[in-house]
Amino acid sequence: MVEIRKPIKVNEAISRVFEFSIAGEVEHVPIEQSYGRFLGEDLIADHPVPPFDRSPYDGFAVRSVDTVGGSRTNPIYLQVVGEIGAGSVFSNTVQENEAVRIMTGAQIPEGCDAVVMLEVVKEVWMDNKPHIELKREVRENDNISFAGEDTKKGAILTKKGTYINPGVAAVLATFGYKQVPVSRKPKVGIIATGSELLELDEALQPGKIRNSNAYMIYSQVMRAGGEPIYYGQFSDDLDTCFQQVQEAFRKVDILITTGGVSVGDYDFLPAIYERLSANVLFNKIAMRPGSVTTVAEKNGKLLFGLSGNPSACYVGFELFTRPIIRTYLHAFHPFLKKEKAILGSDFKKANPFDRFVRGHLSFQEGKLVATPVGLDKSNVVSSLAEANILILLPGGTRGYEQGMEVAVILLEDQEGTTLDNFVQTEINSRRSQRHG
Ligand SMILES: Nc1nc2c(c(=O)[nH]1)N[C@H]1C(S)=C(S)[C@@H](COP(=O)(O)OP(=O)(O)OC[C@H]3O[C@@H](n4cnc5c(N)ncnc54)[C@H](O)[C@@H]3O)O[C@H]1N2
Ligand code: MOO
Ligand SMILES: [Mg+2]
Repeated sequence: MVEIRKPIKVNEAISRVFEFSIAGEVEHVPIEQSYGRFLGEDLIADHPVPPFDRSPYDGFAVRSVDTVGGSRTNPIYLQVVGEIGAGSVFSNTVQENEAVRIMTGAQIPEGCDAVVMLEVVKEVWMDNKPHIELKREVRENDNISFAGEDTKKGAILTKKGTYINPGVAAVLATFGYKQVPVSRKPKVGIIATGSELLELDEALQPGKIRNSNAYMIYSQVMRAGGEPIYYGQFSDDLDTCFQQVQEAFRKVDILITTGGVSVGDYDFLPAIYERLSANVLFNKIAMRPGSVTTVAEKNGKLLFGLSGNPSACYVGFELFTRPIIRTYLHAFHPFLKKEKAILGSDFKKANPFDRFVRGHLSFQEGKLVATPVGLDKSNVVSSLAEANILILLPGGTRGYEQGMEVAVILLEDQEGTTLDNFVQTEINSRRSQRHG
């Protein structure tokens, strides 16, 4: 008799998996390789930025007191006693009625308290010495970029767990991080199972298909921030698959298998979990696609048994595996961000299970519009290429109509959200359906 599996709610499944989330260690990488990584420590300013008062313009550094009374009819003359470009420092103290020619970025000379731009002075020679003629008063602190105006010493610049984008790289460089502390990427093993699977460079044969899931998951692991390790594809043979899974599981932080997880004659993952003495957290979820998604745990390490059906595999990864990878990376928002959008076309098929429909999000007249893409079947692969969202259609007895408000999960977003927010949005969306 075939095993009758009892489906659990999506949120319950997420919570069960999340109980086994762990955060990884920190390592150092050269700053050039830090893009897309997650910061491993809080970044605290050990000096102010800028580190000294400096000129924001090409001009002359002056003492404002010397300019008092300056006007069109009463020009002020200051002797130019030096010249500094960015990177140079004027070594003397500027005295009464003196000025220093200064370029953008150069440190304000001692004694000066303002800068006048090149364009507003006239350079003249008096007594065989260079002078400037100034026909206005200058106020104290005019045109000075002050030490610490960008960042105060001791300020927290960026928190541990921040995604390193080009702006974060600029801040890291400002504070001298040639080597950057980052969260170590979890090693995520990938195993594809199925006697029907061809290698990518093999010609099609009767009854066989190419293995797309392994490469899809490989990219998903990278997008999530993990380090994918592909162990290959294996025919549906219990002993071979068991050996491969057992061996790979020892070497990785997280293991993903695809296929062989349902109730078929050649679906060997359930037997493999048993042989491994792994604790199966669930093997049926009230969702479509991906209802067969199974997650098991052994000594706190997670094994994701994703479906063989491409779209089911994809959704299972994004809902369950991604947050585990992001948590490992210390990301404070490990879940994909959810937003509200307007459904762009009817989706009439009712289903008791929650649906995660591949969709495309676009802006239309200032509104977010979520439109289902391609054929909505779990064995479909082509719609995945177009999808940048999953449209969450809570299970029920009715279909959905164009114009209804729906929750969407943003697949390419980096900001993410927390477990609480992720789960909450779904509940809200359920309510609006019931009353709507
Ligand atoms: N009697 C039942 N049959 C099925 C049930 C069920 O509840 N009772 N569930 C169905 C659902 S839902 C899904 S989803 C699939 C899940 O199947 P498995 O996870 O066991 O995966 P396989 O049987 O190995 O393969 C399913 C399908 O996917 C293709 N596949 C597999 N691996 C790959 C790959 N690496 N790249 C591309 N495509 C792949 C495979 O050829 C099959 O067509 O079970 C239903 N059946
Ligand atoms: O696990 Mo299946 O994807 O619901 O068709
Ligand atoms: Mg199967």
